Amino acid sequence: MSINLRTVYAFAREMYPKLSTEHIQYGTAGFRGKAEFLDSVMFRMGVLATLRSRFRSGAAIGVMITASHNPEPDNGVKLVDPKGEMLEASWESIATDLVNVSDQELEQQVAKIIKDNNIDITSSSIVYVGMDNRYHSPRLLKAVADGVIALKGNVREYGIVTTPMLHYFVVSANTKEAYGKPTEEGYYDKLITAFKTLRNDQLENGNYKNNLIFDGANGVGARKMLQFIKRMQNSLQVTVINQGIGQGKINEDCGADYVKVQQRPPKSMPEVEPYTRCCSVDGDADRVVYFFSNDKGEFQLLDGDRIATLVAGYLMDLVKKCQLDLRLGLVQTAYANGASTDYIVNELKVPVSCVPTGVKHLHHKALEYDIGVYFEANGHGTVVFSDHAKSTVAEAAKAGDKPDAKIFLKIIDLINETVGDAISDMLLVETILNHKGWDVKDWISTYTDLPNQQLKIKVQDRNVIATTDAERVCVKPEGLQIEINKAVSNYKRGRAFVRPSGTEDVVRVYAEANTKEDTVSLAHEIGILVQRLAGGVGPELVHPNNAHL
Ligand SMILES: CC(=O)N[C@H]1[C@@H](OP(=O)(O)O)O[C@H](CO)[C@@H](O)[C@@H]1O
Ligand SMILES: [Mg+2]
Repeated sequence: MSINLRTVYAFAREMYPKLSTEHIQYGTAGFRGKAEFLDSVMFRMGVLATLRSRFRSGAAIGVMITASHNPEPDNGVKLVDPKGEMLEASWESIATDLVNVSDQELEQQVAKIIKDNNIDITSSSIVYVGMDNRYHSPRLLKAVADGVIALKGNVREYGIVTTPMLHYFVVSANTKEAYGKPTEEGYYDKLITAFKTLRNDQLENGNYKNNLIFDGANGVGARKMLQFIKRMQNSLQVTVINQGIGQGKINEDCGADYVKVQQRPPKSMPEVEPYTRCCSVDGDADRVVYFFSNDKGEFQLLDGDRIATLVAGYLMDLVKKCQLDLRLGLVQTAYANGASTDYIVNELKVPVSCVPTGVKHLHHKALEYDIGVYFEANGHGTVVFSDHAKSTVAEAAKAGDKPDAKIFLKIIDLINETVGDAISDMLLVETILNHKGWDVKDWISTYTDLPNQQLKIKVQDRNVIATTDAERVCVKPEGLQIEINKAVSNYKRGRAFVRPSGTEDVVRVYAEANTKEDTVSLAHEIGILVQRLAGGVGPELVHPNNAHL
């Protein structure tokens, strides 16, 4: 096979010219932006994924086209490495350089990547591509595929799938199907078989009722949930709202991000009994949060921290019941509610660590344990099991004298270890609640969340903010952290931090304190500090209590 790098330039010039000179960066979860400017980025990511596949001796590399929880006009792209992990950090800068060079420099830049990484450009490669259901995704998918074709690589298009499905396909293919079949049916089969076995025909138990409202965020998660429902029969009664049919826009007033950040139910909620279990997933279905209304009609959130504690507590019990010698740990970010961390340390007595935002950081840390549970507060997370943990559980199940080991084995099967998977996580939560005989009241009574609030502050250049200590301390601009400390010290159980978003052009403010009023005031104070000391643009923040003035 002979490959002429001129072809890459020719494709780029003719079909995917670079329309913007604005510098863009491979962020928390790949490249994100307005869809109309992304064709050239997508084409180049097709090129890069092919190079990466050749670099990794022909292993399948995934390319997912989605802007996750962002609004409908946005799109984005993230690359999936052979083991299902996010693209290796050292290649993120290669990706950033590749999308920022001009069309004229492209050929030379590709040649540089090949040379620097000693890639055999004639070796075999395969790129798996999936997309969410944004209307511009098919156009962008073609651009990725053309990037692969320009280097004479192989491409397999999966069409509309969730992000975790694509991760699953990549891992299944690269493990010669030990993980499952790399097809949509293979994915349903793996999860549904495990779920039904764990249900064991006991659909209701104690306070647990077998019905759930599922907010699909008008995204791909809704479509796939409908497929699950068809195949699961009655093992779980699910009503899907915000299905993405008709007027509803992806993530608009619905979905996991809206429900978590706004702390209110999504639109299109039907009238339901108090304490009915509801969950929301985001636009590409890699995160999930639960919620319900109590008998006073108040909204109650069960976020990623809740899911993490539920799952870690349950797995810890299984480890103990099966008398296994396995190390279990939990990984969180600074956004984790302080009350959840206290509960993990004091009640569950599970080791907990805090890492920077972004699943790649959590996943990486979780791999240090035999059983690593990781969740972002927004509901993005999963559990990873070491090979040692898997073989230990499998042996115990085979021995036959510990019935819980059989359950444990199926639980491992139900979990999509490759990345946070909203549907797999939801099925896991349902299984645990069912086994415990719990309803949402039982679940939420484990600990009381501290009131918390997030703000987004527009600044001229969000990169003037630099942080350390898993983003909990701000080291730039100078003086900001001192002011934050001063503000926080005035609030009982106060905690706050600021960091630049890796997916939006904003600085995020997080605050928590003992009461709702204090939390709102603290968040407001910190927001003002960011505006004043980090180059805020637009009018000064108004305290919500004065909003009517
Ligand atoms: C506070 C928050 O929810 N941040 C989200 C958001 O990242 P930012 O870097 O904060 O924009 O998007 C990421 C990708 O989906 C997700 O991993 C992360 O948790
Ligand atoms: Mg997402």
